[in-house]
Amino acid sequence: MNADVVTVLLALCATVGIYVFNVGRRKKFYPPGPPTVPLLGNAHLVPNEYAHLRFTEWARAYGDIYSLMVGNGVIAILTSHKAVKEIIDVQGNYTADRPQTTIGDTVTGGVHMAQAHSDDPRWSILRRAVRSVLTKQKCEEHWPIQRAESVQLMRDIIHDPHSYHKHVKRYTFSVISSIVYGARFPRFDSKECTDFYNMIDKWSELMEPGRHPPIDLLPVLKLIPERFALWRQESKVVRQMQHHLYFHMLDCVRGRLARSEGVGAFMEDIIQTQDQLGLDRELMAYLGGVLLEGGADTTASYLNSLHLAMVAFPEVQKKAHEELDRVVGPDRLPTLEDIPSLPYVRAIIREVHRWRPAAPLGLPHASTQEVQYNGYVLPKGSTIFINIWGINHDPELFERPEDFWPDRFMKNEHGMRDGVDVSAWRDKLIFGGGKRVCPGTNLAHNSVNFNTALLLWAFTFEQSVDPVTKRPLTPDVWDYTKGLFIMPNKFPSEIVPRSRARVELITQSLRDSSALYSQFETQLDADDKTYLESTWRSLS
Ligand code: HEM
Repeated sequence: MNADVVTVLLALCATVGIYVFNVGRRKKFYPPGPPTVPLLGNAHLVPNEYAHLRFTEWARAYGDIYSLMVGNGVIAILTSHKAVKEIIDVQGNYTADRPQTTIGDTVTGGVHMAQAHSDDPRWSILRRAVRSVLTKQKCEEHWPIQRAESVQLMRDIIHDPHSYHKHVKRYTFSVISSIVYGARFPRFDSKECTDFYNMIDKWSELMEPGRHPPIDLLPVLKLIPERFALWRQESKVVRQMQHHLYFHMLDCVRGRLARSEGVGAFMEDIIQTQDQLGLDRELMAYLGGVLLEGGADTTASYLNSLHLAMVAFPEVQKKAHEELDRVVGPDRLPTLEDIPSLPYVRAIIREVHRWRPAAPLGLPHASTQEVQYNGYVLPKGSTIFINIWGINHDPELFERPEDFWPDRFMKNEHGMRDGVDVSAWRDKLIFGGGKRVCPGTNLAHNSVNFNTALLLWAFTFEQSVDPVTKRPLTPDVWDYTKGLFIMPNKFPSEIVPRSRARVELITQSLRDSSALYSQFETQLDADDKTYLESTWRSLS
């Protein structure tokens, strides 16, 4: 029986189940919406009439939550900013849990912070540690690393524009790895970088909703022997990949400390205070791993969506170029301090986040107590998704919601239709909410702000031309990867430096950063060293 048929059957059972449940308990539960196939996954980006917006329509019929009952659990999809504020923020003490994930736990052994239960003391310890390295003040200390890596990103794009996707992934991985482990990686093909992205691809595939039978909702499915249970086999592979990489990264830091070659990286502090913090080797390894996972693909998703938007909507780029030429000019690189004087660039940033949020349904929360909203009740143990996509594309909030149209943010602060009640609105919706809100927002903002200004200052993004028909190749703005975190699939484009002088300025900035780079290059392998030698030779 295929997954879609299973889903329909489950949803039908759910409809009956919740009815009996409600009548039995004499409580006013959210009535279930119509079943959706596939349940949550795989349908993020089918235009308009599909998943997230359907959730929005159905939810509106019942007052802004779309809910359904599957097996013995309720899944609620919050589809208004008011519901998010009330349920995730105001009642955050009861909605900060994560749903049980047998597959996740099989991979990580329960030590992954983003999946940990809210009453697990290890979650609080890990979250405190993660927050300590990502405060606003700490991010100011990380800024030189971010800036230097952005300069390499520009240089990589000049050198090989058709590998933009890879350059961006290298950049995000290298930034977070430098901060956490004190180790940077100059090539996408650097072993740790490719190991990481190979693992992430497999990990995302494994966790994709709908890919495997719903074992958490129907625990009887766990009895299926391993040779027939693909999820068990795949979990083992991902576990090995994670262990290999995360323990290796940790051990390299230990080695450096033993040789008294510390560079002030986060993991050095953690290793030195391990006993005080109560962290064993595995928890430390996963603490680093969760930061790599949180920091790498999300920011890469933003930078790839920006690329797509600039190629698909050239009139937007033209306005940004005009603004950057007026405020920054051709004789210097933009800085973070320029951002307040660049309202149109800021509007582009907000529009990319609105148009293509990196995590369209956030990460699932779970309730540890009955939660009330709008006169209805969500039972204890409900799984709760924030429908970031649906809210960001709600036609009642946003005019022309499917269009990439930064000017909406020039018209008013939130980019919304006139007259919309914004009292419960939070601009940080794309970062989730409540006690689980993304701890990486400061680092992400610096990256996103600086790179947007720098990319648009340095380059023109253009459509490629079909070599046979000579027609421009318009990218498909719906062609995205599937899963909880999304990314545009590779598409043809040309990225052209805006002037020779700008290339010179980037090259000079790269040379100026050489001392900073070398601080973080003590663990490179022979291939990376050879690559760096030839790069510096070509620049001298
Ligand atoms: C544009 C960039 C980013 C976006 C859109 C983003 C989005 C999110 C979202 C939606 C969540 C789930 C929040 C919730 O459960 O309500 C999350 C959690 C998380 N993010 Fe981010 N994130 C970004 C960057 C980062 C960075 C740079 C880091 C760290 C270096 C990071 C680390 C984490 C961690 C550790 C969690 C799990 C928190 C927990 O479960 O307690 N994120 N992020």
